[in-house]
Amino acid sequence: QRLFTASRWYHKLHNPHSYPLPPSPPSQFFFGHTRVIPTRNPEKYYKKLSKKYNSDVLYFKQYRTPVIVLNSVKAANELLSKQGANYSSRPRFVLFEVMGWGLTLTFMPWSPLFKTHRALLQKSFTKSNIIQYQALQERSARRAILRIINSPSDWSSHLRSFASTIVQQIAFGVELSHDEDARVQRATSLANRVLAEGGSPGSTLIDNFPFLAKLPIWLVRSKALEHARNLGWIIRDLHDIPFAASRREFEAGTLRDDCFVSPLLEQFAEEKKQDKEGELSIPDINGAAATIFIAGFDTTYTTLLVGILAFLSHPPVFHKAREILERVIGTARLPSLSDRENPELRYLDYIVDEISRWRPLSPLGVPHKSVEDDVYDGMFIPKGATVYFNAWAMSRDEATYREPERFCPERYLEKGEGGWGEPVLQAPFGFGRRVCPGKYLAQASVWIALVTLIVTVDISNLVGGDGEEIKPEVEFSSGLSR
Ligand code: HEM
Repeated sequence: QRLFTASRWYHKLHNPHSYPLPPSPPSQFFFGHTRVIPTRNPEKYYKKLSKKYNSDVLYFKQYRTPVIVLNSVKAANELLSKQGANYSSRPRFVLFEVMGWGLTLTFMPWSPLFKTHRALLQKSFTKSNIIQYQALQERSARRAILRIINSPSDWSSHLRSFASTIVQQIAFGVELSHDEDARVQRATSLANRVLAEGGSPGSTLIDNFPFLAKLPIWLVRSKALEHARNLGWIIRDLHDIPFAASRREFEAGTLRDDCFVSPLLEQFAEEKKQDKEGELSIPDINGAAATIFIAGFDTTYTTLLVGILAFLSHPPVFHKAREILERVIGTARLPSLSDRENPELRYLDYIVDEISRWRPLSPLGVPHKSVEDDVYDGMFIPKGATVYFNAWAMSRDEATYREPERFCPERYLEKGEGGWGEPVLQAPFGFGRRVCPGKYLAQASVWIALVTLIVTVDISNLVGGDGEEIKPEVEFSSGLSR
């Protein structure tokens, strides 16, 4: 308690106008709030506390690091979007470094290298640039659904391979050999364990005391570190196997020139020929392509799983979607991504939006970091704070979303059209200069996969021997993504 008080005094000295810190619960000596914040579903705890203190901004201390949690869209927009220059860095993610992530945009602090990687990814996935991938998305969706029809019990692995094929092709542009493909498939099937079971990113003991990452497990006794060391091979395989194949095909002159790495390898080779040091090294190109692959496949796949769960728990939504599709498109052909432009099919887009609101994949997002001291709404936000946005609290804001637990795509329809006129929630894709660059691609993939499923297969719970439906038991993990 005394140390915590001392830290408040420290902030007071650095806080010329003596603004108070945002409200926070009592903390402990040395640990700060580390042992106060639950490791499972901290987003729910933050939401409750936000209500208790009647403040959408909360303050915590994780060991020595100040932590700010933004619980409303308004606060996240005011800070992360409008003050983007101050809130676009990232804390250090030591555990992810242990796993061997390469030069990955998602975890890069604000720097010239970040700007280069961000510009590269942002321009690759604009609304207009992703049109070129529509044929790949449609083909992959139809192939996945055919596989589901042929082996329905493996439906989830077919959806996973749908999601991974798209981003693997876009990033690396290669068909892998049988052996390489088997290794990548194995890594993708286990990747969720790495992404979902690591706890809130940047918040573990190891993230707060990086030197511990170098010590033996028997000394540190950290499950998170053990997990990062044991499962790091998954991340490394996802980086290295497809990139090695791209380079091999590039050397042989057979690499497709419409994939992400092709122009970059071309530029690198050109600069090397001229003995020039270019902007991007080989590890940069490898890291950027792997970022697309890894950030893209698990998120898209998990969104599809949540969509299936929503259909199982809200069957009228599934039936309404099929009825609309049959009325608007008919049954003589399969839907295509150009149908998305038809305003009569807006309900299908709202299903995709509602999936992200109903179960935000990263309930606390990927944390940002403040670069300078700031003041918001009369509260002091210290420099160097880890800033989480609580997408889960935003999705459950009852002033904005009526019956938030209900999966209800109609909520976004205008009131005049029989809807509730509620706004689509942007938070599941983040804020400001770190907002997800893959959002449009992901939504298009989810749309085509679900719409193709809706018109071709029935989705319902298994029926037990007693004639009753067996409801699936669903549990979400607490990590970078679910
Ligand atoms: C439904 C699927 C997806 C969801 C819910 C999602 C969500 C997110 C979130 C919450 C962030 C952090 C934003 C922030 O810090 O403010 C993020 C960042 C990112 N996403 Fe996505 N994402 C999805 C799909 C994709 C896809 C398909 C790609 C690749 C094409 C992608 C690439 C990235 C990258 C590279 C970043 C890091 C951006 C940065 O740090 O500057 N994401 N995503």
